Amino acid sequence: MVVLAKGELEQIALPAVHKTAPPLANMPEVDLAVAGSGSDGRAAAGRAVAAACEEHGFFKVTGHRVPAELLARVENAAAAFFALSQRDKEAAMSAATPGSPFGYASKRIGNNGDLGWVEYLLLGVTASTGGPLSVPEGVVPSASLCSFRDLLNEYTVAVRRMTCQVLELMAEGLRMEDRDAFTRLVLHKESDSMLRVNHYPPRPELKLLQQQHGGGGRVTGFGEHTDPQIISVLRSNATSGLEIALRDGAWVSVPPDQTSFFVNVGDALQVLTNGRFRSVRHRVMVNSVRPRVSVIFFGGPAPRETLAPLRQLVGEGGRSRYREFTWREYKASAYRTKLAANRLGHFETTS
Ligand SMILES: C=C1C[C@]23C[C@@]1(O)CC[C@H]2[C@@]12CC[C@H](O)[C@@](C)(C(=O)O1)[C@H]2[C@@H]3C(=O)O
Ligand SMILES: O=C(O)CCC(=O)C(=O)O
Ligand SMILES: [Fe+2]
Repeated sequence: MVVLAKGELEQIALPAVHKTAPPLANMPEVDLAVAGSGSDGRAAAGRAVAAACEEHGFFKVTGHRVPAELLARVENAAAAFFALSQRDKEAAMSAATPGSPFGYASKRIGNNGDLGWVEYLLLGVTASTGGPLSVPEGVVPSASLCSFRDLLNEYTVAVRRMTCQVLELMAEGLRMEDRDAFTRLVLHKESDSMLRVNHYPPRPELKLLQQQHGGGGRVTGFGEHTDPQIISVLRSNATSGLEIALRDGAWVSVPPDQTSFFVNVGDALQVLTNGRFRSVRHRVMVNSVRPRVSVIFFGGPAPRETLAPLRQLVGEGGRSRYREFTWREYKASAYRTKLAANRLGHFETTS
């Protein structure tokens, strides 16, 4: 249960003027089974991925071969974890390094005063500790939580593999000479990747508020933001809530699909593509009836990686829209900002 102190709900509830967002029309979709079926299928999938990243910075992935049974096990284990008492959840992750964003938390998102109707686990992912996840072994107190950790490891391995297929298609769609340019960053042994498990408990009283205020009374689960990393790959249960902002600033909802993944372009990929791919602004609204559980893999570069628009994508005589910076520098700057900030603003070059 997410428990709120007096006054906190007002900060999370959006003003009543916010209308329910209409569903995204013509959801861009890429079928990895077709992409893997030969060079024509691959080229077409690459073009579709690039078009979706340019228009929305967002698309759905089907045909991914991550077993449905693994997805169901992760969803059930996450639900079981969040059903634990507040004390057990906090104890389960209490050994996370103090001051680091990792561990269990509820309502507070980041360190800059953002609140949401959400509780979550945020875990570091690294290839250098042998396993894909760097959650310290001693953190989890019971046998069942140890198996949750193992399960998240298994999930991360499968999703990272699929993420790399998607990143290769992006490079293909951009007609890059170096098709591994993006994958290399995420597969680097020091890649700063993360896994986040979010739980948005339902708010049954919203139904009543909606009736009284005629469409108002929406509660923010996770406020609007862009993801700082290269790519985010999300899977949720069958509960709605995710919304993305279109180019014209209009918000649309993403119909849930528990059999598929959704891909977000992150800030770092917007930089690498010199703004050709769009880091998508998104948010999550709370459902009045059903809990939403989502699991997101954030693929990030190594801290010392230098990021700048790729020469091939700037073109001869073209202008680089972003100055060069390291991921460490960008992340430190991003983590000092509020959730809704335009984090790339500081790194833009002036024309
Ligand atoms: C308010 C914040 C939370 C966040 C760090 C930040 O200062 C700004 C970026 C936020 C975000 C969004 C995407 C991911 O969920 C996240 C883990 C990330 O890398 O950047 C969160 C950060 C967080 O929850 O700590
Ligand atoms: O929980 C979701 O569906 C999306 C959350 C999100 O955008 C994030 O954790 O960065
Ligand atoms: Fe996000």
